[in-house]
Amino acid sequence: MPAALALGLLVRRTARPPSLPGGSLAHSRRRPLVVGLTGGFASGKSTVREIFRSLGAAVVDADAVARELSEPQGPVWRAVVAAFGPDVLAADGRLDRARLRRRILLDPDARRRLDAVTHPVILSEMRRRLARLSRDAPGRGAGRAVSPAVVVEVPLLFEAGEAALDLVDAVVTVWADEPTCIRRARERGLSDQEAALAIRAQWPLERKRRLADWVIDNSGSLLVTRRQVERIWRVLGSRCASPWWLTTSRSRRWSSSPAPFGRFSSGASWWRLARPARWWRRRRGS
Ligand SMILES: CC(C)(COP(=O)(O)OP(=O)(O)OC[C@H]1O[C@@H](n2cnc3c(N)ncnc32)[C@H](O)[C@@H]1O)[C@@H](O)C(=O)NCCC(=O)NCCS
Ligand SMILES: Nc1ncnc2c1ncn2[C@@H]1O[C@H](COP(=O)(O)OP(=O)(O)OP(=O)(O)O)[C@@H](O)[C@H]1O
Repeated sequence: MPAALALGLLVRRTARPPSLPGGSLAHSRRRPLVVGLTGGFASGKSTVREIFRSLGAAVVDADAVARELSEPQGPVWRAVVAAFGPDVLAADGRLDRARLRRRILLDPDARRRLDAVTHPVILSEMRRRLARLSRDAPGRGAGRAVSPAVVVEVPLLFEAGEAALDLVDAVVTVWADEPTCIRRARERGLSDQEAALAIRAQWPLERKRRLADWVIDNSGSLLVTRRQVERIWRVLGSRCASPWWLTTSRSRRWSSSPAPFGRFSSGASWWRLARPARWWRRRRGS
């Protein structure tokens, strides 16, 4: 082996990864990869999350965390009541979710206010849960591979900005064409108008698609979607087994061009999954 290569490998194996902005995640050099799962309204994020789960991924769901913290007297409940007053409460003291949803869909200022008070609380809880998962990763410290990845479903991953993007190493965007999203929302009991408003309340899905590391096209059958998820899961598994993965962190890997539509951006080059911090900032501003 040429001396320069040997030295390079030695440095990679011994270098302490720079700390991650997420702070508490940084303690484990062998932490699992954190994959952010996002997409548009009713594009199929939860469906894809459940496929990842069935393949063995640990999953964290920001909507579920938000709901837990929205229980009466919970931190999100308190923040929302402080920002909007008791009008947003139902007779039983719980948040009237349907009323709040209509309000934020019709009023962008109210939506910004809601996001401003809820996102920091939700993200800090997500950070805590990810740190716990990282600590509890099976096989850690025993010279074995850790579980390949934790999949975190964050519908507003890009909208929430750097604080949310800092939690993840790579992004999967779930895409479906707008008529399909509206039809699926209708099947869940939403009016077309409400679905269209919910879609407009988020970044255009096209933009989320452009900025993703991987795009899952969920406009077809569940089987076709499952195949795409399986391919990503296989790449994550092989990536995790690599010594490179054990010693590198996001800020040491190089960036690549955005994902082409409907297929892997990274193929066998799994180290292209993650981006330097500056790249994330450019992403945020684009
Ligand atoms: C507005 C609320 C009460 C509506 O509750 P509801 O039960 O009707 O919907 P649910 O929580 O299941 O959300 C469904 C979908 O709505 C969309 N959505 C939710 N909040 C927002 C928002 N602030 N802006 C745009 N879209 C949103 C997302 O696509 C989400 O997946 C609820 O979503 C909420 O408390 N939102 C604030 C917390 C938040 O931002 N959660 C997302 C975490 S990234
Ligand atoms: N490939 C598919 N074929 C048929 N139905 C699907 C497919 N993917 C998702 N669905 C259905 O479409 C609806 C929306 O999917 P899902 O709940 O996964 O979307 P979501 O992006 O998580 O939604 P939200 O934005 O509300 O959180 C669900 O009823 C789901 O069962």
